[in-house]
Amino acid sequence: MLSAREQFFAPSSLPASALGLGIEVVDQRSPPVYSPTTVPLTSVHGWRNGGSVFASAPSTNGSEAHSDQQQTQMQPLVANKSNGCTNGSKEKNSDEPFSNLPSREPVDIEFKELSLTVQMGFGKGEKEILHNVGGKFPGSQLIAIMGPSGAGKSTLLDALSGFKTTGVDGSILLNGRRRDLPSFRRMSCYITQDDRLQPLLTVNENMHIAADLKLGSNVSYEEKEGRIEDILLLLGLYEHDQTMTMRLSGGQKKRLSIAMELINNPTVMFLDEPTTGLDSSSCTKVLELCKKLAQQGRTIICTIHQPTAKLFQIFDQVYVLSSGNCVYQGSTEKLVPFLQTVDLPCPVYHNPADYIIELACGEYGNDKVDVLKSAAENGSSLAWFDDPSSILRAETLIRKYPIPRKSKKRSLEDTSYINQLSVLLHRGYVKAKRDTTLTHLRIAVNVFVAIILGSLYAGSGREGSRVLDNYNLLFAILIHHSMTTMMLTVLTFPIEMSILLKEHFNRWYSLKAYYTSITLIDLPISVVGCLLFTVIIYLWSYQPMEWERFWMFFAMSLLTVFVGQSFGLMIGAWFSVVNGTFLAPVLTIPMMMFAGFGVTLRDLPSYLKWGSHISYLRYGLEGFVGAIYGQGRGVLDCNEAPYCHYRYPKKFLEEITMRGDQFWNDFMALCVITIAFRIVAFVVLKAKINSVK
Ligand SMILES: Nc1ncnc2c1ncn2[C@@H]1O[C@H](COP(=O)(O)OP(=O)(O)OP(=O)(O)O)[C@@H](O)[C@H]1O
Repeated sequence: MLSAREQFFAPSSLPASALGLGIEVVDQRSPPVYSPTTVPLTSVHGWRNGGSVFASAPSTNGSEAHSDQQQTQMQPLVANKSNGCTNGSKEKNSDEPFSNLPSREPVDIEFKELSLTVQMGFGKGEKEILHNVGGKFPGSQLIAIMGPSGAGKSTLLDALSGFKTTGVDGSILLNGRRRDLPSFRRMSCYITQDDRLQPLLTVNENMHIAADLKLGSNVSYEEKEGRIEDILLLLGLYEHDQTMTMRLSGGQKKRLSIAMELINNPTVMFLDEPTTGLDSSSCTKVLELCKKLAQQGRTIICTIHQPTAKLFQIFDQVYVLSSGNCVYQGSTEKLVPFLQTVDLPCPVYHNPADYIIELACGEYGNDKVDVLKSAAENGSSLAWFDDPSSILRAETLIRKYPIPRKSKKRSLEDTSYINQLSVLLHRGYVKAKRDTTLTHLRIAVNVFVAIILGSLYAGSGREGSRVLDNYNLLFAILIHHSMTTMMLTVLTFPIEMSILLKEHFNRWYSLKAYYTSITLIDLPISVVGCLLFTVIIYLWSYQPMEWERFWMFFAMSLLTVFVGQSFGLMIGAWFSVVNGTFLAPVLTIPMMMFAGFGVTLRDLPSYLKWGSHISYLRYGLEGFVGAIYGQGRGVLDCNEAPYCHYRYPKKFLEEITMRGDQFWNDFMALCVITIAFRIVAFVVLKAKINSVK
């Protein structure tokens, strides 16, 4: 028996067997859903046609009884619909799949003489990856960019989506007009091959974050909830809305990636290898979903390696690349006749998709590739489209579609900086609560190290005969604070970076908002971790029981944490995990050498004195020493040994050539270094984002 949802979405002509996990098989005979009466994106009724809001709580047992219950719940709403709550067109669409996503004006993408050149590195010259290819991707179609590995599929997708702009030559037209990249980016989205999702958030939370970032506070909570519900139902994810993203299957993750981008209803969707890593049934579901979205007026362009005959059929059009040249462009059905015309007939029982890839690989000789390239006119020929006469030329398209209104907004993001920041802070808070490494482990490590050091150096703070021990303890604390946070950031930030690149490109938020959020969200964790550590170690090692010194000690610890973290951010943003893990400790070693610990600042060779001015560990150590032995500290106890060399703290300070009254200078120096590192890390991040282009 079909569930209420399945019944609701199933077109009347569709056999029950064609349904799977909430994604319906397309009825190829049904007319396209796209209607020119575009429903405004901001209209609650426009988005939710009333039909899909029947969804009840996620199914837990999937029993028939439950389905019956759903059906009963659905009835009043369906009745509501006919009571005149929705307009006629919505009623007309109510039993068509995806009708509750507002339709959009289709966008024809055309590119001419497109080439893309990359720099190979210093002194190695450049390499042309795409060689003057042309092509036309009409609106409302699902288009596959196919080709052997290394043919340039992803590169073409990057160039068309605007993900890559450096080294791109040629023209890209949208509905006949030259592409205006900011406007294009406002109407398109890019779904990467690897699912860059927040693993610690549930499906529902991820969707809400996407909705809050893309729709802002002008759209009511109810409307956002409605859109989310509808999209999740349509993509077969409703039953998993409380599942943590990291626990989703590959196909579900892919669908969630699509769902999150559908929130603001893009007209053009680029998907890089959406079927990679999925089993055949999930591949079919994902592509059928794409097909439906295309039928609503969206232009959906996917790269795909080598589709099976079944998957190949789903596409409306294919664009085949071979070493950066186009060897076929046209409908899937016309591929076989095309091969026949160029005297390369597809063998019987051979999947045409496999055969064209074999040809493109040069398996039958490179001369065949040239034959195909010239027959396809390197992508300029429209002869193999389904109905070439219906393909509108640029001039017609210009006349048909008015000049798009130019947005007055300078920023690409849909919502304000304040909204982005508050949503990102909320997301960061939820992640931090669940993150066992960055939060729980970090606090646990602080407590653990404090206990170890405390038991090693118990009582060393008040004893004159153990001043050197205490000095070692201060240095160990300094290294703990700077290294743990630095390495944690170096190891975890590159993962965040890949999510940042995708979300930032899809205009979820600005880099400024992201950066401010990661700076602020970490503050409470750093403060709590540091405070716990300081309380344990300060008391256990019997440092002077004066509030002023305690807070000075805590301030130094916290600043060292901030510097270490900012340094880690700089390295993490610049380098990969492997390089960063190697470089971060290596770069810390000179900082230690110049800290004045092993070699006192007096004994540093004059030509290396500059090092002590840039070493943040020097300011940290001097600050700790100032907090504990400076500020006119009196005579130390001498209970554990008959002779106390450093009974008078002044003597110790003289010997290590540190002055006890430098605390505020050190404090200021660490503040300046933290800010400087943060600014550099921001600039590096910005450069990194730009370098991807
Ligand atoms: N930045 C770059 N520097 C040098 N070569 C590059 C660069 N980017 C891409 N290439 C090369 O361009 C060619 C096309 O790469 P692209 O990633 O577009 O191929 P693809 O068809 O998507 O391959 P696959 O299916 O294996 O992902 C490859 O030979 C690749 O090595």
